[in-house]
Amino acid sequence: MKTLFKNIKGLLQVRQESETLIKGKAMQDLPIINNAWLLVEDDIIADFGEMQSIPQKLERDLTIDASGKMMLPSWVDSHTHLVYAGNREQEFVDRIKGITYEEIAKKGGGIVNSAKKLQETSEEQLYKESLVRLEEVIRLGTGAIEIKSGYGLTTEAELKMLRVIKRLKQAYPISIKATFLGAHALPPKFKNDREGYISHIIEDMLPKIAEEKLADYIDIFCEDGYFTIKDTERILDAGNNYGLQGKIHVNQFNAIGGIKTGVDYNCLSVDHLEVLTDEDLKALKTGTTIPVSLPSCSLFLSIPYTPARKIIDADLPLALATDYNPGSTPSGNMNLVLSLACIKMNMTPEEAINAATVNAAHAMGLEKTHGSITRGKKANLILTKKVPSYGFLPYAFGSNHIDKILLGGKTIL
Ligand SMILES: N=CN[C@@H](CCC(=O)O)C(=O)O
Ligand SMILES: [Zn+2]
Repeated sequence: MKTLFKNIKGLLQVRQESETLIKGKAMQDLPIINNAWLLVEDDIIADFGEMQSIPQKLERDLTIDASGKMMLPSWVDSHTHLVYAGNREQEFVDRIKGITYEEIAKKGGGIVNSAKKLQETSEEQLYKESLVRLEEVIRLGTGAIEIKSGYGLTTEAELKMLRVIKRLKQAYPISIKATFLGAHALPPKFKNDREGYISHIIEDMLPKIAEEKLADYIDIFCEDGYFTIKDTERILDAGNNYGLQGKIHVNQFNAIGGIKTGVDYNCLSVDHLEVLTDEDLKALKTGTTIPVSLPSCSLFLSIPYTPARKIIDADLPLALATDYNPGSTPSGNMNLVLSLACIKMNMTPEEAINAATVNAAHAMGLEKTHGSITRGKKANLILTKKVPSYGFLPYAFGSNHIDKILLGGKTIL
């Protein structure tokens, strides 16, 4: 099946080859072809160019006129917890009334609250609740997504979450990577035995997860009151033994050295970074670990935003993701993330789009197939409604600018 899109007002993020990470000043550059055509063949971007040089005889089954519309690669969301049970609306109201996220967690709410709900939910029910959210983010333009476990906190419940992620992978055309986050919080049973819980993760959970090949990456919440640097090292070492690279939660509330650990262990990404010291920045400069910012978490929890300018101005790359989860970010909307990055983190539209496409694809190991308009890459595409410019996408926040979604070359919307 060949589909031709013609008269595209702007074809964004056009790269000749799979790009390396985009860093520093280069993030200002968003390659675009104005008045373009693009040919999708089966599930692949086959060819594209300027309308004035469109081949005379271009074989196709379908032609779509995209006059006035922009086309760009689908968003890549490299950090989510989309599989969860129920919600935490009550904690939302508690926070409105003045109780902090940390206080709620200390009282047995937070992650442990979600874990209790999930343990009591059947795999079938969990699958049904999760697919609603997955379908929603697909409609919002996400074409690749990482999903973590971490609301199970028992072997059985962690396996249940990862099996649900596997079922979603099989059932939907969106590209999915799974991350094992057993070390998300201490379950009540191990309240006074953090090391015992880490051993449980390493000795009981990990071998089973590896045997069923349920995870692509490993994660830990490295934070005061959750897991220490030493725990992080143990988890990352154990993950490495099973070939699982780290993508870790660090510096959400405190800088305890997790970024340096992540870089030293060659993690693929270090995520959150709402708090960032000069030492953290220096550590990032010594390796290839990708910093990932989650601005809708900052919005929802009223905590600082990742200092994006500091990171980009230090000639580093930055990726953006949603962190979709029931406690700190009940939203999987990458369009909102884009707007927040511009409005709250002083990123330009070009930087934000690079961070949500090419760099985000790197942050989930999909840079060869996703994140840019490149011949041979997967035809996961967004066609916008008629808009005056690409800057209008983050500028006119809260509106839905999407006309069509393509996943694997097929029109989904
Ligand atoms: N910080 C750790 N984990 C999630 C939130 C977990 C929750 O509150 O349920 C996050 O990335 O924000
Ligand atoms: Zn998270």
